[in-house]
This record gives sequence, C-alpha cells and structure tokens, in this order.
Amino acid sequence: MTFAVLRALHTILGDALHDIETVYATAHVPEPPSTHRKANSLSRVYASPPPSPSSSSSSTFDPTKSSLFSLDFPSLDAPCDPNSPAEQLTTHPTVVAAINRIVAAAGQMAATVQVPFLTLCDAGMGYHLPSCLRVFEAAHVVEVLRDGPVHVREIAASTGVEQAKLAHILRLLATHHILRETAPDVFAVNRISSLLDSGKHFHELVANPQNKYASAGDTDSSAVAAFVGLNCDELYKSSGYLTESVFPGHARLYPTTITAPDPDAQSNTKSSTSGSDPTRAPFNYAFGCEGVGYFGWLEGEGWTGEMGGGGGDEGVNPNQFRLERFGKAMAGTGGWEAPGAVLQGFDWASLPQGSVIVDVGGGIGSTSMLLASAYADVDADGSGGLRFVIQDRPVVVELGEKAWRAKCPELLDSGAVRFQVHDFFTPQPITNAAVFFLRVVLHDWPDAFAHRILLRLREAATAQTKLVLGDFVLPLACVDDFGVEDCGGVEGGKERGKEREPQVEGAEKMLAPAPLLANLGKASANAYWMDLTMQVTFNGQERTLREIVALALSAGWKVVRVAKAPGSLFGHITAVPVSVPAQRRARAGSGSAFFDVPGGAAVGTGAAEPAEKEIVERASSRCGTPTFGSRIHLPSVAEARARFGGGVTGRRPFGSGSGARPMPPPPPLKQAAVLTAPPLRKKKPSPLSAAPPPPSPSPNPSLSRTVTSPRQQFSPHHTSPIARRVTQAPLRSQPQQQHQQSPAPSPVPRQAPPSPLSPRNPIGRRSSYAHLSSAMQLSSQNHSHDQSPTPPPRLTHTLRHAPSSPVLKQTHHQHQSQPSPPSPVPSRIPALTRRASHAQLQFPQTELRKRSGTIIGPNAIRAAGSGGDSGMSTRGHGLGSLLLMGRPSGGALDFGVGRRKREDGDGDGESTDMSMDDEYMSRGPSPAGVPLGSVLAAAARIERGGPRSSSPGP
Ligand SMILES: C[S@@+](CC[C@H](N)C(=O)[O-])C[C@H]1O[C@@H](n2cnc3c(N)ncnc32)[C@H](O)[C@@H]1O
Repeated sequence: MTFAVLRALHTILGDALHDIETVYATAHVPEPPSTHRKANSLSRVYASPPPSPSSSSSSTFDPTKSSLFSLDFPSLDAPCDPNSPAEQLTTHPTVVAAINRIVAAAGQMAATVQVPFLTLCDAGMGYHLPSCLRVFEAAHVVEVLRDGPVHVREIAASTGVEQAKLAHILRLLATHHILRETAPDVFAVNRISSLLDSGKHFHELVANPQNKYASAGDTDSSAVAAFVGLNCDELYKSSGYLTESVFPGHARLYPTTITAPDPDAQSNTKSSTSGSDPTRAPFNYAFGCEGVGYFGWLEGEGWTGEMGGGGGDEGVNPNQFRLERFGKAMAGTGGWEAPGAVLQGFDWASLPQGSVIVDVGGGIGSTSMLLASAYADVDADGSGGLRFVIQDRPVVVELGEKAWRAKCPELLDSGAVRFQVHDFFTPQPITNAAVFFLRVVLHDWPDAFAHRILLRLREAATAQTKLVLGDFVLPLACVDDFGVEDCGGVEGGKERGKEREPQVEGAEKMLAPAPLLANLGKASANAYWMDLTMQVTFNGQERTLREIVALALSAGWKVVRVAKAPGSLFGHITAVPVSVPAQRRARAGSGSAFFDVPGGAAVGTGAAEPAEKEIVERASSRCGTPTFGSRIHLPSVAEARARFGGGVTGRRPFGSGSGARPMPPPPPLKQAAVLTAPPLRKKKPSPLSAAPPPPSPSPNPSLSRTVTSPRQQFSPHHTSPIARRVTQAPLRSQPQQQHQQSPAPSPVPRQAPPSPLSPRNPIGRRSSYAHLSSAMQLSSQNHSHDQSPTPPPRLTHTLRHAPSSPVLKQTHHQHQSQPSPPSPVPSRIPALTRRASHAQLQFPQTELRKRSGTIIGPNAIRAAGSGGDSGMSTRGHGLGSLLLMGRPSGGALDFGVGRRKREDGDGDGESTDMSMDDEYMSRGPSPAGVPLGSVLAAAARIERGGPRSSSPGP
C-alpha cells in the first residue's frame, strides 16, 4: 500500500512537471539578444521554432524583429530576475497549480521515505536555518557575492565573521539550496538567496548598516532582506517561547530568562488570561517586556534605558532599526494576496448607488483605493457611485488623508471618500453602512478582541448591511465538509445525523485529493507560518473557516460566502446580520446597543473593565507602524487600474443586484480551481510511468477530475489563450486597448473589461502575470546582464581591495532625527524594567554612546562576533548588535513625508509619485512607489499613453 501511495505521488510529480513544461513550451516569447542567448545556451531549451541566429545581432533587443522561442524554467543556480519572462510564467495559473502539487507531493514523499528520527532531527533542529540565514543577511553576504562566486576567506575578511564559522554557516544554507558552494569553500548566490540583495553596495552597508532598508533610488529591493531579517530575529526568537506562553506555570521548570508574567497563572494546566492578552504573547516572554504590545515595543514604549545604560537613555528608541525594518518588510509581502482579488471577493456592483462602504481599520486606504477607483463617482458630488469611509487610528488617518490628497484629491473633494478617526472597540458611528469591510484586521487579535470588533459592527448594522472580511482562510489538514453542500456526513468518526453545518458558498472539502494531504501540505505552509507568527507575536491568529464562522456568529454575523483567488489561501468572506446569540449579548443602557456578558471569552463595551481596557489600549498602540499584512503603499489611480488587469469585472448599474433586478453573483474564486485543470495534453511518457497505476486510495492520478469544481475556471483551453495572448496579442495592440479602457480624466473605467481573474486574464501570486507581455519587453531590456546562469568564478576586485576599516558613521545627512509622533493611546504602562533577555540582541546604550565615532573594522567586527560567548548575547557584542551601532542617539531616520518625484526612467521626462508609503510609515524607510521596470510602471506608462519601451512600435 505504501508503494502504491509513493507511486501515486510520483505520478503527481510527473503530471505536474508535464503541465509546467507544456506552459513554458507553448508560451512563446520574443527572442532575447544574441549575447544573452549565448550566455544562457546551457540552461535554455529551445523548442520550435529555434532562435534565428540573424534576428538579433544588436545589443538592443527589439521584440518586433525577433523570432519566437520557448522558455526554460528558471534555474535554481542563477540569480532570480523577477521581471524575466521565465519568472513571470511561474504565476501562470496552471504553473501555480502544478508547483503546489509538486511541493506537496515532494514533501509528502520525503516524509514517507525518510527515516522518522531524521525527520524529527530536521524539524527539531531546523532552528539553525533562521539562525544562519540571519547571519547571512546581517553580514550582507549577498552583496559580497553579487558579482560572482567568492572564496569564504574573502567573505570573512569583508564581513568580519570568523572564516571557519562562516564556512559552516554558509554550507548549511547551501545544503538547503539557499546558496551554492561552487567549489570547495567558494560560495555563490542562487535564485533564492539573490532575493536578499538590498541593491546597495557592500561598503555602503558596512558604513551605514542602519540604512540597509532605506529606499535607494528607484529600487525597493531591500524589502525581502527586511522581511527575512524580521523573521530570523524577533519573530524567530519569539517562537522559541511558545511553550512557556501556553504553560505559564512552567516558568518554574524553565527558569532561564523567564519570570512568570501572568499573576493569574497558578499551574501549568490552569487556563489563564495570558493566552488572550496580546501583550503577553511568546514575544513578551522572549524579550522580557510583558505588558507591552509588539508594535509599542517597536516604537520604544516602556524603554527606560536601564538595560546596560543606567538611565539617561529615555529618549532613545532602542528598536528604531527593527521598527524601520518591519515597515520595509511589510512592503515586501504584497504577494500574499492576489492583486485585485478584492474586486471579485464581493459583488460590489450589486450595491445601490450612494451605498456607504466602511473600511474598518483601513490603514491608509489602499484597498479602498482599488475599490474607489472602480466604483466611486467623482464626476458630480460623489453620490453617484459607492462612497467610502476609511476608519483608523488618528496617526494613520492623518497619513492616509495626506496620501489621498496627493494622489487623488478629487475623490476626497467630491465626498466620495473620507477618512474618519475611529477606535473599532468603541461603538461604530456609521449606522447606514452597506458594507463593513475589514482587511487583515481580525488576524491581529485574539478571539475575545476580534469578537468585540465584530459586535461593535453588528450593533451598527441594518438588516441589509454586509460584513466583508479579507483574511487567510486556513484549510484543515484533513478532508473537511464544513459548510459544503453535502455536509452532514462523518466528522471525527461520528455521525452527526441530521445536524447540518451552516452552508457557505465557496467552502471546499479539500484542496487536493488523496494521497496528497487535503490542504496541500507543504504547499500551504506559508499561511500556517503566518498563523503562528500572529500567535507568537500577539496571541493573534489566522483562522480556519470553522473558526471564522463561529467567531462571526458569536457577534451576530452569519458567513454565507468565501471567495479565494486561484492558488491563494487569502479569502474574502461575506457575512450577513443575524441575531446575536443570547448568551453573548445583553442590552446596554446607553452607548453600545449590546454588550458581551461577563464570563464569556469576551467582555466589554465602550465602557469596558478597566484592566481589560488597558490591555486593549496597550495592544492597540500602533501609531503609524504598518502591521502584518497591511498595505503600506497607496496606488495611484493608474496603478489601481493596472491591478485590475485592465479594468473591473462586472461594472454594472449600481443597485442591480439588490433591487428588483437581481444579478448573478460575481464569478467564484475558488482555491480548488487551480487544481481542476485536466491534463493539458497527452502526457509525455515518464521514464517511470511504465509502472502500473497504483491501487491507491485515490487511484486516479488526475487531480482535476477528482476535485472538479462546479465552476471550473481553468481548462485546457484556458492555457492556450494565455500562450496566444503572449504571442498573438503583441504589445502594439495594447495602446489602443488601454486607450479605450482608460479615458484619461476619469478614474472610473467606463467599460467592463474581462475579469482580472478570468481565464483570459488571470491573476497570479504576483501582479506580473496579468501584464506579462509588457513586462517581457521591459525585462528584455535587461537581458544582457540579468540571466547569466553561472556568474564567472572570480573574486570581486573591489572587495579584494576593500579598506579593512570602514568607518561606521554616526550620522547621515539624509537621516536627521525626527520626533516620533505621539502615541494616540496614552500609555498606561509603568516604566518597564527590562530584563536582559538573551533574545534582545541590543547594544547597551552606554556602549552605543561610547562607540560614537569609533572606527570599526573587520577585526573589531570579528571580535564582536566571536567574543565572549556565542556573540549573540548582551555581553558579547554580536554581529546583530552591529546593526544598531552607530545609530544617532534618539535619531529617527529620514522618512521624507513630503511628496517626492523621480524620473520614471522611460525617457519621457515625466515623473512618478513615490511618497505614499513613506507617508504611511511616517518614520519608516521609504520604499519606492513604482519600481523602475516593474509591471506597474509599465502599466502606468501605458495609462498615460506613453511609450512602452525604448523599442519603436511596429
Ligand atoms: C493589518 S492593518 C490592516 C490595514 C488595512 N486594512 C490594510 O489592509 O492595509 C491593521 C490596522 O488596524 C488599525 N488598528 C489597530 N487598532 C485599532 C483600533 N483600536 N481602532 C481602529 N484601527 C485600529 C491599525 O492602525 C492598522 O491600520
């Protein structure tokens, strides 16, 4: 039986590989320049027709004169070029689905055949991976390797990390395919590690490590480095204290750096309040800062300067570097949600004109921007289309208003959009909302708090009001008939008889049939990583559909629909008002219509228990800090349209779905849809396919037939048009299309273009696929240097001759101190006495001062990294501490709040706004608004009717 399962997994792998090859073979793209072709001749497989040797002799690539060729899948050994056609094809729906199956099947196969103890070793000692990755990132090794393979001797000399240790650290990463060891002790980046390149010069980073994540010119490339740095630092350390957090009484058993933070914790089995207190999460154990929320901590809340400083450092935010890194890291997580998915997540066009959408905890309103540019009416007084109210905390509202005023003042001026300061734990002031919309808000909060947020909305709802939640929907690891139509079967081995679960449109039993894990196992791991990240950081969580349904119901909302983009676990959940369960509600005399009765998981009204209110306030102190999953970039109207893939699906007369003329619901977005594509063609015989079909629990190797969605979106026919779109709808046709779809003055598309999520215009994990052809042309301009599969094995000249003692500057002219905005929430935290937790890799403030102006060279760095103990404690000034060295005392970096413009690089002399995310982060580094060469930049140019590339059109 096991062999049958293994054979089935093997077949899945072969089929999925075949699907990918087919897409790549049929997606014809213009031939790159001959120089490039030569450089990649080893890694590229040409399908018919082969490249014409005469077609591209010039170094400037002209797609109109080139012949067609097929793409190879991106090589693991070459640096990643996200704009290359090969990378962009990885967002093709068929490829996404196939990759998921491969990752799931390969993971399951390895788990099946590996010696169990070794699998436990892998799981149990996997903590070395983030440790090594952090050293790798903090020492800027990628920047050292940027120009090609380098001997570890040179890397050590440059970075100051002891050579012998570094070699082992890098080798562990190479063993996990994150790096390459091209010859003994010679290392090179590959497709994975190259993403960590900050785009800055190594010496610049050594001199000003605190600027690593600041935006540099047109690029925003340090976002991934920031994300990895964040994960491998405070989040990784927090995770190490999960057990202490769930068993607070165990502090007696594990007394290391822990004191019992929860006075209610009597024993290790007694449930305590710590599990539902966002300020007593594993993070708080790890960093010894109980009572301070993660974001408050990032903002320096409670810091007394006692840790090694002996006082006097009160004005310093010791976590300024981490704060800025967090902001940049959030800019790098846009791929979590399919762009434009919100448009398909709810039938916005069904709402009557003038309907009010309340974006609760809406940040700077980036999602509302997408919706407003499609559905608001700015022509008159704003009452013609949908109207939007974006609610958030005062500092965020201020930033949002500035951002909108700069980018699309007409939406504010017409009254179509307005901002409102509102604390979502207090009674909701808008009582005529058509939709309360919450995007990645609930995952920040434990159930009791999330319940309260929803209850406040329910109190203000009319009978017609809808609740729309945007969050990950975690699939169970087993088949789950919750919410699906034929439920009522077996759950946990017991018949539920006639008892029926609530029906939820879009609910799925599984993402994959047996023998794969029902939730696609490793392929879905990212959502679970995020789930635990929310848990260890502030006792928040991502939720399963069951949990979302139960949570919503507890506050009087019935979930009726879930919509997900193909290949994504991010869902838009629609709920309608129902009565609030009696045991959870009571009538309040004034203020809130309801309040939760004490004794339940949630209590509180606008006038909550003092202690509880304090928890809320502490946990809410997020000032202008971006939070997990928040959008920190406000798109321009043009960008917003670009994210639709050219327009908005189903732009219909307002009210058409809610009045006398009911409209069909919007096209469904189903996770399973990506799994439903039948094999594209007759499969190529696999070398091992001679084996008889396995008598597996699910013998049909074709995933598609087993999990066929009733509204299947991607069929074999849906692959070909993609290839055709690339080959037969060349760039020259796009100016016309764009022109028609985008009459310049109005932000509202007048036509209903194809759905951005339809098979003709699919949205992948990145926005790039929808604009593949434009991006191909852009990327082709860079071909001559960006796809060299194996960089020449040479040491970089600059590094060999690098000065051995780079100066760590204490100030930077671009980074003057700016006062932090005041917290909107008066801190009730008594000044904290920080314990010197080992997790807090913090340079003592007195040391920091002492070292001002000190020249720190590799030797000093080496000494710091290896001195004393591991170099990772507060005694030994480890490598991570170096990141904090040289910070101007109390200095915030420059966050240029004003609008800035930059040349957009297309030679048209126009400039592109790039300030919105700066404004949102306020005190965070400034990622570029529209990266040069990005798909969005291309779309923006097209929008303006500008040239698409330097190549003349036909
Ligand atoms: C993860 S972000 C989501 C932002 C936005 N919905 C988005 O998708 O980009 C959570 C938002 O909740 C806001 N927030 C936190 N506590 C709040 C409170 N008590 N009242 C209102 N908003 C709050 C934060 O300021 C932040 O903008």
